[in-house]
Amino acid sequence: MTITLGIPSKGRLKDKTIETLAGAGITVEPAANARSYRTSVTGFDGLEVLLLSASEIARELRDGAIDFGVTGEDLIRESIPSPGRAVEIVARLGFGHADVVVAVPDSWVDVETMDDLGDVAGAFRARHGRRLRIATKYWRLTQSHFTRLHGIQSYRIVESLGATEGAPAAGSADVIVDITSTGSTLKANHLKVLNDEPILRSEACLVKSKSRRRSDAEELLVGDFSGRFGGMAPGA
Ligand SMILES: Nc1ncnc2c1ncn2[C@@H]1O[C@H](COP(=O)(O)OP(=O)(O)OP(=O)(O)O)[C@@H](O)[C@H]1O
Ligand SMILES: O=P(O)(O)OC[C@H]1O[C@H](OP(=O)(O)OP(=O)(O)O)[C@H](O)[C@@H]1O
Repeated sequence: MTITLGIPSKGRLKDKTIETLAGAGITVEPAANARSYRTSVTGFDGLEVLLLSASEIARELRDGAIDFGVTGEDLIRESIPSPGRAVEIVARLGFGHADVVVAVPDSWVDVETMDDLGDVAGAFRARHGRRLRIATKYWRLTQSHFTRLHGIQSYRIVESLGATEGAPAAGSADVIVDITSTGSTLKANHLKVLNDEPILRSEACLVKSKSRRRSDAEELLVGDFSGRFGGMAPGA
């Protein structure tokens, strides 16, 4: 009988995830070969570790294909329609910090808040003959922030899968929603973050799937595994 944990196979969360597991007494061995997505683990009997990309981990948790995963909260909230129903954040891990923010061109001197941006969005069509365009890969977070939280209805999301910060200068969007940590990419692209709270303050989290069907014995293992991370700050 085993339970499964998905960890990032690459990227900025990988090394710290392995360190965090080591801190909980769980050693992840390097994969047998670079293309393998399974690896062996010592320090927790019955735990199987799968190496996946950060965004795949969020989807696998949603679908109940793995019991636990380590990934960014931004990817959890973006990939899962009702996160509270499908998953539980067991612990916030204290690395991979980044904010999902709304940024506008520096030259928009009258726009400092979402209220200001709402005014711009409302007048945009009359002034420019089209709706305000927002470049992002965070569709769900953007819609929820603009429409549900701030009541802004008039905008269009332009999907961006890379170099989002370049979209306003390239003329493919007016403003952006993206992740930032040091702020240097925004600065280099002459964009400024609005003064309101960010859409999300994200960090790496240990997340449990609630969608996965488990036997009683597996539930016990799941409880033991969560308990190893009990000292860390839990999430919503
Ligand atoms: N400066 C940053 N830029 C982008 N993501 C960051 C940054 N700092 C932390 N993160 C977090 O890292 C996670 C994405 O990691 P990374 O970009 O390494 O993944 P990836 O391997 O490219 O994943 P995928 O292929 O699934 O997109 C996100 O949860 C994000 O919040
Ligand atoms: O605020 P900063 O410290 O400048 O970081 C933010 C930037 O870093 C990431 O891009 P990255 O170039 O790492 O590539 P990625 O989009 O493939 O992750 C992210 O998409 C932002 O563009």
